[in-house]
Amino acid sequence: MQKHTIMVCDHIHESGLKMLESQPDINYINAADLPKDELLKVVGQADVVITRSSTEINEAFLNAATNLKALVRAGVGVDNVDIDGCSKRGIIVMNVPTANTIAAVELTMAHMLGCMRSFPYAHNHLKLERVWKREKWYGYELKDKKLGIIGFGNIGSRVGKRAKAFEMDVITYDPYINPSKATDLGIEYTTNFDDILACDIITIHTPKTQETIGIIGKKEIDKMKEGVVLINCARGGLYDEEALYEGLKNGKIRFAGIDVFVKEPATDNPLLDLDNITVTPHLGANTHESQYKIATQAAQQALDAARGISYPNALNLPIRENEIPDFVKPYLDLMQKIGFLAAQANRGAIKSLKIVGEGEIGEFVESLATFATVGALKESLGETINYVNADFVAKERGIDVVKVSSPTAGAYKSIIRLRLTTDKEVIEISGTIFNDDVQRIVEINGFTLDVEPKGRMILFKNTDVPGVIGDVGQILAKYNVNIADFRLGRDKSGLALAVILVDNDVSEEVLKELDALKASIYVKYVIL
Ligand SMILES: NC(=O)c1ccc[n+]([C@@H]2O[C@H](COP(=O)([O-])OP(=O)(O)OC[C@H]3O[C@@H](n4cnc5c(N)ncnc54)[C@H](O)[C@@H]3O)[C@@H](O)[C@H]2O)c1
Ligand SMILES: O=C(O)CC[C@@H](O)C(=O)O
Repeated sequence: MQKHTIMVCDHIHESGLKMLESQPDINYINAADLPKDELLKVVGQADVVITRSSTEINEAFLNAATNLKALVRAGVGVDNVDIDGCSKRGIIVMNVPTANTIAAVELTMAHMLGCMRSFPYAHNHLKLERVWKREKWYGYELKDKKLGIIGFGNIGSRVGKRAKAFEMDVITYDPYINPSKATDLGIEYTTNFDDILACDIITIHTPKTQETIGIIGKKEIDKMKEGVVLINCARGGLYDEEALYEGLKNGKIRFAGIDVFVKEPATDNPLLDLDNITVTPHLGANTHESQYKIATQAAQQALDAARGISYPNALNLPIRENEIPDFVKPYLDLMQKIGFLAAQANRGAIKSLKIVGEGEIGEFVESLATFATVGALKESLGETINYVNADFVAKERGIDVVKVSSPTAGAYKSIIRLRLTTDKEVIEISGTIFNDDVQRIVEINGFTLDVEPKGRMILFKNTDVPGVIGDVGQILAKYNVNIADFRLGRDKSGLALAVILVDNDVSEEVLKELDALKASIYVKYVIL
């Protein structure tokens, strides 16, 4: 009998381990107690691994895991997994997305209540110091307080429901959902982040993405109410830890409840020195019920994958380079960039994607659509969106994906086009490949251009009057923003679209100043 090896790299509930032990066709190795450098010496034996957040699936791990075919992340967040690295090596990555939802929701409520009543401090005062001083421990009630929820997915929406049961006034910010998901629950929906910053208590439940890292920093804390309470049971770094520390230290933030840290284990984190914070060592998923569910589901997914039966909750599709004609690959890559660019330039709940392949690329419009969807949803879903689940997730979100192909492409050999429609606006971007692999955006919203889709880009639509380019240059120079490239598209009606590639980060201040120019119609900033 052919035996498959499943290695468990982190501690999971014993129910999952028992499922693996009892299989005649499975070699089961429990490596959860091995130091991580020792793990690298044995992981080469594994066909499938089960991990949690404490194992970094990075280049070193993947180089050592020479036989690996599939990886099961026993939990939701995959920010510790190099999914592209796995895809390139043909390793299928799966997660177990909803088994710990309730555990994380309830820990969030525990932190919220703990913060409002200084629960651990009152507890320690009595238990450790044997002091009975009731007048020291006046807390606050949740009732009638305004709760701001950033991210209204599986966890955020359930926190909202529970907060309503506590008679709180609840508002959510999640530009990627249909507002009725909140309003149907009697929860206010906003697209103005400042409405969240005005709340009494703020909690975050987004994935860790380029957009959400540091979504709460010093500037946001400055705008908050005196005595605000902040909760983070999602991912370390969504609240900038230095700004959080400062805010807690100077009392602007009355209390914080924190389960997750930028660097874990977080035993040296300065936040632990403060006495207006409740902290837990990443326990969001740690209930018996959830760990039982996660371990058994992860074990079943690992068994199915090892036997090649199925890959439930797969997040990627290994890119089998040899099955894709060479000329198609740069178009797929370009289409993903166009999707990412379009979603950043036109933020909001995506209603539809129209993907067009013209010329010889036309017959690959199905693949183009998958890559466009991945790019467009990467903005809201981070690393959890990939080639396997893109079509499914788009359907689940009610996004209408339309594919059109045509054998001719005008002046080009092939051209690809994306029209992305959100609840707010429509953006259309076209691109092509020159000389086999040179990617170019050739049109944005009807403006003909020639732009390399790369790095930091400012899109500046303006009335085409003398002096605009000079004004833009002056503002960027004032803020030491170096221009790497400046492309201008003009139309017959007297409008122009400038695409400015810049070498360094552009602050909101710069964007506001550009937008304040008389000629400005809009300013958008995207990073590819
Ligand atoms: N502490 C723990 O042990 C623990 C346990 C489970 C999950 N988590 C973490 O909790 C978070 C939420 O998990 P989930 O299962 O609810 O995920 P989910 O995918 O169901 O929901 C995430 C929501 O965030 C929204 N979002 C994305 N970018 C946003 C942005 N910039 N602004 C506002 N909203 C945005 C998405 O549209 C989505 O609705 C993840 O980071 C996950 O890793 C932590
Ligand atoms: O227990 C873990 O591995 C982390 C759980 C949680 O953060 C998740 O993302 O599922």
